[in-house]
Amino acid sequence: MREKNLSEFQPDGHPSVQYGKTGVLLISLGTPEAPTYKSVRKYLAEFLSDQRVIETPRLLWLPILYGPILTFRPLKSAKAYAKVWDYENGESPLRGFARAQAEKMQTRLGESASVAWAFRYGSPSVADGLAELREKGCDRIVAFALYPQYSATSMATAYDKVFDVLKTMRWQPAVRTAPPYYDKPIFIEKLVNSVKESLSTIDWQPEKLLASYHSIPKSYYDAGDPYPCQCLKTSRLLRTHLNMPEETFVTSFQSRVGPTEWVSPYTDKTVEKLAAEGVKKLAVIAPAFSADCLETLEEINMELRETFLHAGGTHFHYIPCLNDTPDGMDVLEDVVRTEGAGWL
Ligand SMILES: C=CC1=C(C)c2cc3[nH]c(cc4nc(cc5[nH]c(cc1n2)c(C)c5CCC(=O)O)C(CCC(=O)O)=C4C)c(C)c3C=C
Ligand SMILES: [Fe+2]
Ligand SMILES: [Fe+2]
Repeated sequence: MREKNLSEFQPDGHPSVQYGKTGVLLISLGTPEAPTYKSVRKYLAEFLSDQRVIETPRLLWLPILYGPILTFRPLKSAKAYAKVWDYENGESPLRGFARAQAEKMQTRLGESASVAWAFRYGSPSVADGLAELREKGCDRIVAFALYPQYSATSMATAYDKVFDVLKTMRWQPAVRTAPPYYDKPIFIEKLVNSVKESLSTIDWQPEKLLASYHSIPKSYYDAGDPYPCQCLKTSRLLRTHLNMPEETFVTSFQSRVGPTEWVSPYTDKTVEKLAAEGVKKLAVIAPAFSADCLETLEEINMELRETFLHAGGTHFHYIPCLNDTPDGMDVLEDVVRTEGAGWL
């Protein structure tokens, strides 16, 4: 901190203010507080009320959301969360990784910055994270939404929230927002390492490597969201850096919600097709997620595994996300140091 505070220059009674420090705010999507109907309903209500996520006009959408969706989806989702919940620590996997990533980032940055973490939906909120950094005297903040690829539905809404909070502050910090890192050499290099390391733990050779990304509604892509193109570029770089022939590497999109068309090919249909074509041994990686979560641990490593084995596959291996591993932290630190240049 350049000065402890400004009180020596302030008249008596003026609120004490800290300044002069750099902060890093790591923002993840968010997750329920418990794997229960009530908690999941609260989480989904906030998530699915976001107009960056659901672009359907509000007058049409809110009756659907507060009718069938928030009645039935929490039942299904709470059951899925219960399957992957960390009961020992009383939290979802995403929450555990979000905290660990922030703690390790703080260790890596040392005195040069204060690190806080926040969720776009749920708690700790972006407002909580910014307040924590402001109280520590941070008047320069690097906001980093932890998504390798940009989508308005993920990254833009996280930064919208940051700016919504800034609007309420009398003395705003200066803020830089980190861009996506889907094609950064260090990201590709660490993904390549993770594939090699993870495959070295099994005693069979996959015939295909499937890269499965969270999907978005196709209409958002048609309207200009670049997310699917960035996913395809991550896939191409990963495949070429693994020296894999094109026919052994497959890209697909998962986690579609509702009856509208989403960006395809869909992951579940893709693995059924691969099995029908005679593929017996499959490895799956999820390069759209900076940390393992419901969508990887349950949807891929449980549901998709079952789909593949049921359709005739014999071997299925899930390659974990980079998470808070040293390689994963190298990627996140590289982004923070690049975007915080001159501030750290
Ligand atoms: C309905 C619209 C949704 C869009 C658009 C969407 C985009 C999107 N999501 C992620 C990352 C994650 N999503 C996660 C869970 C999740 N996603 C949706 C819906 C949309 N996502 C729902 C309803 C849920 C909740 C679970 C469920 O009911 O199915 C998660 C996991 C959270 C956890 O607690 O583990 C992540 C991470 C991205 C990257 C993205 C756009 C690119
Ligand atoms: Fe999602
Ligand atoms: Fe899902």
